[in-house]
Amino acid sequence: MALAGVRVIELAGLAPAPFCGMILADFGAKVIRVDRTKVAMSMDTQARGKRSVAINLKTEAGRTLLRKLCVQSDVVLEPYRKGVMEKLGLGPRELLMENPRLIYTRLTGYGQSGSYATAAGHDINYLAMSGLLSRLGRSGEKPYAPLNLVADFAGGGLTCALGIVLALLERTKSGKGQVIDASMVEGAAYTGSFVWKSRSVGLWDRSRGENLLDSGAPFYDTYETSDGKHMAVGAIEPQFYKQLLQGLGLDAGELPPQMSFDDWPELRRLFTQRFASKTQADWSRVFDGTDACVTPVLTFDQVSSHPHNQERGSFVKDSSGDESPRPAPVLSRTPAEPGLGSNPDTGEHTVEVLAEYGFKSAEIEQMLAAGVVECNAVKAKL
Ligand SMILES: CCCCCCCCCCCC[C@H](C)C(=O)SCCNC(=O)CCNC(=O)[C@H](O)C(C)(C)COP(=O)(O)OP(=O)(O)OC[C@H]1O[C@@H](n2cnc3c(N)ncnc32)[C@H](O)[C@@H]1OP(=O)(O)O
Repeated sequence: MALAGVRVIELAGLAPAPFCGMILADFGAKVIRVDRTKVAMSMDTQARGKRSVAINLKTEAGRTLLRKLCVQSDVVLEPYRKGVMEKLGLGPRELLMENPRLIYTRLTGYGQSGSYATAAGHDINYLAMSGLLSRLGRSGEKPYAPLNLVADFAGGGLTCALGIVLALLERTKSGKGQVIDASMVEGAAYTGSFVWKSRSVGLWDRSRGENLLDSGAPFYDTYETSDGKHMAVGAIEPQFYKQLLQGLGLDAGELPPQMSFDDWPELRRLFTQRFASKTQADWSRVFDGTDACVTPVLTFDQVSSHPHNQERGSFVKDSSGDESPRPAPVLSRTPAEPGLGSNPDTGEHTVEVLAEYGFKSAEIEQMLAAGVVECNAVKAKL
């Protein structure tokens, strides 16, 4: 796999950093999640392919242990509020001094500088601060955050993984590590560069929810079908729009022009009426094999059995039978091989990992006895 041989220490976080760690693990890195001790269970649902070590970083011995792990690692990924790692004596200055090849990755909402740097926040706040949230939502309604996909995951975990891969690539030339300051506000804004930069061509001149791609245009929206399901319509280009009208059984000659903004409400009314006359399966049959850019809005239950997704194997099942998306993109020679075992319990691999990093049994026993580390012995023995 592409990242085989890369060792990553991921300090346990909420959602964006775990996703970043999972991407690295999917593509072959050895990712060790550092959990807290005395935690009943992990909330990390993005733990595929990772191992867990539980360390109490509030002890001197725990901090020394983490430093030793980082000396032998390529990447450390920390998701805490600015200043937390420095307070522990585990900031970039200390860790890069001990391992100058280390890629010290900091994934936060507001970045490591600026007056909000130490403030608490979540995806919706970061999205709001990126400017993008002001553009999301239907006409006449308040801004609407599309789950926590944009800041936490696209602008956060995914962008952060890109930063790590870039730094690893650069290290092959310089031999040096560096610090990555990944701000979810900036990552989200950067993801939204198209919106920013296409203002100059008038794509967003109208109010929220009244433009081409923000549910303003009737040919770029979703429609309810007679069985209460939905179809997605993305017929932007005239030649594709023509096929949409054909599929809906509408005569282009009797309709206003596609780009007549004033007529969009009337066109939407017509499309709504038509889509409501057949089931989702009926409409899929009508539009499959055409270039009308009309697809069913699949639910999680439908998605893996759709022929296209099935043919590509786009979804995988883990050992418990739970389905999830397979890693993307697909690399031809060194594709990702997602771990299909169960997610690690907190501290499940403490002993195994510490032994692998060169700690002697007696040292490990001592740390276990002193509560510096914990091992979830029940699962570890299975
Ligand atoms: C009803 C409740 C149900 C809960 C269900 C939960 C479901 C989760 C669903 C996912 C939701 C995802 C949401 C939408 C998101 O947007 S997640 C993104 C959140 N933001 C970020 O990650 C940005 C960066 N992080 C932060 O800003 C902050 O960490 C935070 C998220 C605001 C949380 O703040 P806070 O809890 O005060 O933690 P921090 O200031 O970071 O300090 C962490 C403290 O923990 C300690 N710590 C860490 N590891 C260890 C360890 N192994 N052993 C011992 N201690 C440890 C640190 O030392 C630090 O301690 P201290 O400095 O506070 O004393």
